[in-house]
Amino acid sequence: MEEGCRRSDDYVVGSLPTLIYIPNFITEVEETELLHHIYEVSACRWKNLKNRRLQNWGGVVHEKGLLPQELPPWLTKMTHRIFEQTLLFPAAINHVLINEYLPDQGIMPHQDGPAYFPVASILSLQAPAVIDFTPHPRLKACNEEKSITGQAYEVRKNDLLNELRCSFEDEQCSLLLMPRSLFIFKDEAYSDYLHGIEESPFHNLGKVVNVSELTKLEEWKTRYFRSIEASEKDCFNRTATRVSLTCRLVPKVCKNLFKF
Ligand SMILES: O=C(O)CCC(=O)C(=O)O
Ligand SMILES: [Fe+2]
Repeated sequence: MEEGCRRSDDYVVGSLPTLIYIPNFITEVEETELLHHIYEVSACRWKNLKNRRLQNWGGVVHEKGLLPQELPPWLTKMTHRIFEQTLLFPAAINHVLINEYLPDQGIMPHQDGPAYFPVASILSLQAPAVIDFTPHPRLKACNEEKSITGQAYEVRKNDLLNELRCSFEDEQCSLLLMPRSLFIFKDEAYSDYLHGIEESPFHNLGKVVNVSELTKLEEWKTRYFRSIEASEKDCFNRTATRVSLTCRLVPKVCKNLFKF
């Protein structure tokens, strides 16, 4: 690996274009520093949602662009590193959402808004979680329509629907996001898929594509929870709070509030 530059191609996982997973993107010391800054801010920085709480940094994102606010140095240290090492953003990252999830919290399947450059980078802290990718219903409906036209409509409809249901399940995939990793998704994964984290203390590992992380999960559980009992196959019992930093670029920045 070149000094100071990670070739993103070397970290592609799975077959869906394009999921990039970089383990140990930051050190344990850096993780502790980040958590310190995140929990040091005043309580009003947190916005409470039904299923998680979050901090918004970098300004207000509107459909038409960003009403900017400078990112603090403890965040630019990380966003510059992502920008410089991945070479996937055309300009410096200018927006960061910090999400905090209790062990039974998550984020509904969604797509990121149109204001963002279509590359999302997510730094994970403190506890693992599984992120799921499912084809966008728009894409699914379009496939069904294409397949269920023609004379054999009634006869073949049920067969085709079953087939499609199977292929839909085939197209789903997940990633195990370990603390200190950087996860990036772009291309079809960004434009044609929904991503979400199940709002449950149990996360399914059955469709995880970055399989080498599964052994690290066992090590992590032993290290932090002295958990020695064999875990359920294909299932991760979440017991700790996860924090993530979603770092993105809003290409259109409004310089003047009144011209917005
Ligand atoms: O916490 C995560 O890993 C996902 C966050 C996310 O999807 C978002 O902020 O849009
Ligand atoms: Fe998202």
